[in-house]
Amino acid sequence: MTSGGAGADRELTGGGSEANGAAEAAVARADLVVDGIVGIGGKGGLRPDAERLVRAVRGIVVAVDLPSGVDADTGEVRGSAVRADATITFGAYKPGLLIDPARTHAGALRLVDIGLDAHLPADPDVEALQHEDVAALLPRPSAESDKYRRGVVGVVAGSARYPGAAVLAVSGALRGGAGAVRYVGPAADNVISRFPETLVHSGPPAKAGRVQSWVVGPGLGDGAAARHSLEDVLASDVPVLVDADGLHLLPTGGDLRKREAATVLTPHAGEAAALLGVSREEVEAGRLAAVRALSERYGATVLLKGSTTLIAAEQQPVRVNPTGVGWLATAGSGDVLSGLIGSLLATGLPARDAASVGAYLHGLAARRTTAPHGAPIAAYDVSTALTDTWRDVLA
Ligand SMILES: NC(=O)C1=CN([C@@H]2O[C@H](COP(=O)(O)OP(=O)(O)OC[C@H]3O[C@@H](n4cnc5c(N)ncnc54)[C@H](O)[C@@H]3O)[C@@H](O)[C@H]2O)[C@@H](O)CC1
Ligand SMILES: Nc1ncnc2c1ncn2[C@@H]1O[C@H](COP(=O)(O)OP(=O)(O)O)[C@@H](O)[C@H]1O
Repeated sequence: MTSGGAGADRELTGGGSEANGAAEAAVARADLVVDGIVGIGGKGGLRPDAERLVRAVRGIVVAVDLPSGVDADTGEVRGSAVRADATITFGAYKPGLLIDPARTHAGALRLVDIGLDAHLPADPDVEALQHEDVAALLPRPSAESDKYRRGVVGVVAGSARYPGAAVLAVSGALRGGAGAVRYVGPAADNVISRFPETLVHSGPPAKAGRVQSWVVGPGLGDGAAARHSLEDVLASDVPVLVDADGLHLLPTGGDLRKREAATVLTPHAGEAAALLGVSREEVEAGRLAAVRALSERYGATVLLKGSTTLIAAEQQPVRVNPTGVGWLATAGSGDVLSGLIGSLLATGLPARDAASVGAYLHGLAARRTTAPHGAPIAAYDVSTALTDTWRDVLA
């Protein structure tokens, strides 16, 4: 095997089209190319000479610290960038190795300790929970528990058009640790026929009985009834998770800040774009900036869904969920997630932890279901895998 990284770079900076041509030919012959063109300070994508050289690569690419051309601090890719088969990184994972679109440029990741600890910032910008962190956060019933003390989650979801969203949100809520699930809305018959353990109510949420958290929005529609339900729930003094149609009906940021209990927003990129008044593409290109902006604007914990799920809460490091998998991109899986997080909120987990733990279990449940080689899954399959996933995390 030969390696073309450093030598090629020297020829590149040497200038001249002849030298560049020779460098391209050398790179094209290499079985293994070590990419060390730019490091963590690189901004704005590869410059044209470097881009031409990278385009000539035919062999396996191993990036040093991070693939050249990606933004180390944000995960943005504002131009062309190296696509590595593997990246060997030093000291700490950089946000750009964890957050898409940059993450997909890194290939397999390996962190190597080279004694940089003393030089690393004490407070990271971004963090990712691991199995043991999640295990420590999972709620457990105590000897004195009863179904109410374990927490009750209220689910306001579904409509004549989308009764399935109610069923899926309840399926997640039933497996998130709460002692009971109250469903409020027009899809009670659908919910009860699938989950007879659910407590149902057909009046307004405020009259449904006590809950320790609310989930509002999946499949709710956008009519007056939906708006009233959202207002009702946001006027409560318990944590509220707003998803899907609830996000379209959301009041301005200032109004949410008046709530004393936590508010959690769980938009996908399209919903986040509408809330921020930007394009979906802009959100997907700059996920970290988008999730931070939403959290600041609304004074809420925000979980931005998609290829990299991010969780932002004001003044705290953004959490990156490490368990997601593309097979989760299936209709209704977000409804399962909102029910699951709402249930964790009802058990008393703080909003940021409930959102991070929910996303972690949700991704892991999907992985478990698609294992070992990957296969299509339905949203309901994710909810049924949650109990075994919980067990796996505690094992
Ligand atoms: N089983 C159910 O009842 C489900 C109900 N759901 C509910 O459905 C409602 C709408 O949710 P969405 O997240 O889809 O709404 P969005 O309004 O975010 O997404 C719809 C967008 O997708 C575009 N689109 C639709 N079909 C497309 C296609 N084939 N190719 C490309 N673009 C396409 C539309 O033009 C629109 O811009 C929500 O209330 C949601 O909760 C979903 O959660 C899915 C499952
Ligand atoms: N490419 C992807 N990789 C990993 N997870 C994804 C990807 N696309 C979507 N997801 C996940 O799938 C779920 C989809 O939720 P959502 O967009 O609300 O769909 P729905 O409204 O149909 O339930 C979210 O948890 C999201 O993070």
